[in-house]
Amino acid sequence: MDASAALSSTLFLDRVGEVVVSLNSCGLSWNPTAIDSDASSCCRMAFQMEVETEIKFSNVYAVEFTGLGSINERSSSGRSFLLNSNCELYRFVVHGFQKAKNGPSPCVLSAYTFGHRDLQACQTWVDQINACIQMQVERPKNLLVFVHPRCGKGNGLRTWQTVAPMFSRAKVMTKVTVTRRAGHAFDILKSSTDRDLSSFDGVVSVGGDGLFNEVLNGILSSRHKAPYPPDPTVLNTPNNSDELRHHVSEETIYSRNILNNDSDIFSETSEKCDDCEPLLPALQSTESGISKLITSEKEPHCTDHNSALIFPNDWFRLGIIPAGSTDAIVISTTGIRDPVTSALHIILGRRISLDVAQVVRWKTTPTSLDTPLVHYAASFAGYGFYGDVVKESEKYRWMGPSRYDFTGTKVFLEHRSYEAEVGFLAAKEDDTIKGMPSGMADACHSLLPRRNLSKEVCRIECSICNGTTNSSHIVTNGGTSSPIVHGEGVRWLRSKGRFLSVGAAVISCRNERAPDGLVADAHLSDGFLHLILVKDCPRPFYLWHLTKLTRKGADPLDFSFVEHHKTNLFTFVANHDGSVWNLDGELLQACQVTVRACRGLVNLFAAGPEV
Ligand SMILES: Nc1ncnc2c1ncn2[C@@H]1O[C@H](COP(=O)(O)OP(=O)(O)OP(=O)(O)O)[C@@H](O)[C@H]1O
Repeated sequence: MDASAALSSTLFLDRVGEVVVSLNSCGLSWNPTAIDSDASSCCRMAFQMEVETEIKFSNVYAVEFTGLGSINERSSSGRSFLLNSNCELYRFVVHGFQKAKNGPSPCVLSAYTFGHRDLQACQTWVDQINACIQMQVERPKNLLVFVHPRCGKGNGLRTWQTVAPMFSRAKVMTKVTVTRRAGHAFDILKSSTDRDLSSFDGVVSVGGDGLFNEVLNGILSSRHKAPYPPDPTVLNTPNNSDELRHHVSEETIYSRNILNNDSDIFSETSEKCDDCEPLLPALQSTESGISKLITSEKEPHCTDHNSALIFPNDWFRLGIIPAGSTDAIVISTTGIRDPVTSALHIILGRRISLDVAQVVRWKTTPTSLDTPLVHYAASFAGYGFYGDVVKESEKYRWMGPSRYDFTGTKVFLEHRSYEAEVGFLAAKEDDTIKGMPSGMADACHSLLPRRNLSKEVCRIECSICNGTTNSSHIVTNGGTSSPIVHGEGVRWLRSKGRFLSVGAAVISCRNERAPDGLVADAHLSDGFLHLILVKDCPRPFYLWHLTKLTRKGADPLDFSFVEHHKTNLFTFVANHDGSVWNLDGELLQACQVTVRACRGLVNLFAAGPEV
């Protein structure tokens, strides 16, 4: 039978009574037979106001046959629901959800139990509804699930037990691993063969941002086939064309394409001004690489479950069911921190693409001889204050999530700043570029708020992330997607000095403490990082900046001691190992890194932020 063919018959609806149920391509609707035949339109309206009378298939996540049992009827006289339980019928349950139309709100589960005397009739309804919901092909069938039992307040397992029945009802198979230690999920994913992983439609983490970061790294570490971006010495050293030639990779070619759009390539923002022009001729010598790059753009992503699993990948998605201390990734990608809502996004097969920051560590300490190490971050990469808070908080894990308040205060009072040099590609017209190094000689008045920018916030079906507004990208070989600014021109800028923190937000990083996040107008998939440089400043001003983070509508970046740059590539060099990097809450000791945005590198089971 055609799945979308209309079907109509008389059934019993639990707590209502006999109803005429109709099915069409959009969903199910029903009306009581009593009201249909003899009630006034007034009576019908009253009924419709009291009782739901339809559900769309997009709001149905499962249908289940539940066998013989009783169905309760509604009192024929009163408006209240009297449960006159009585007859035994064959029953099926349509599981759906309801959601407030506006604003971020959790999904509330609903269930409609229908009954019929005839088993076959009941089975036909179940098959028909199932066929309709299966037509939504993006729904996953098989998922790998990692549960962090000790995340947040130790609720990881309970959170999974709350939502697990939803997956069974929806006939989504789950292979569940309860992690036994940090790194457990990473090890499993990294050592899994592509063939093993390809038998799943995605990986779900039940935990906080830290577990998700582990999953992300476990999946990407051997499957994101991209050459390293250039190291800081290459990008920051002028007149160094030989070195540049040596280091040129497909990824730097994309930089060349950016640079070719503008003759005014590099400008200097620090106290010292160098002429960096030799980068251009060096990169021009790589024509063969470019053609390879452009060819690979047309190659399809992996959709065959038996072939190599490479990223970006249209079909394989990651999911998060929030149970952690902060859950910034879930809040920034769905607008709400609710395990049931996130489980529904996964079951219904929602999809958004997500930028990922690739962090290459060149040096752990100034004197170490390292081989480059690659890490990935989905939400944030930060040094200084952000690294120190996480490092310190490890000692107070027993305090639970409140350890961040305690260590945040402690680190704030210590007021440590770090000498460093940051270099970055910046869009020429980027009006967020501000606060160029003014040094500590700044008069106090220049520390005051000074910008008034209109912000285009990322939402569901965001035109910027979908590429219909303002931004575009090219795909490099190996299926690597990289951001690029077309036609706008880009400069290589540098900022050198003492920083309280250096941070790069991939997404807004909204959380319950910071309702607008660190960067309210960051987008999930525009190919940019928001580089936030907080220069050394008097403690009260830093406190003012931190306080603004906690207030909705306040702009925490609106200070002259805060530089905010939209970029897709930056480098960081410190000649000390005073602080550490914080990548999605995970620690990385590094004094030399290159960080770049990989546009849409992974897909997430989510619909985008409701704000
Ligand atoms: N079973 C486990 N025991 C201890 N640590 C684990 C376990 N499973 C995962 N981890 C690690 O715990 C860290 C924190 O995980 P997660 O972010 O999910 O929870 P959280 O409560 O939000 O913690 P945090 O706020 O510190 O990030 C991560 O580094 C993760 O790798």
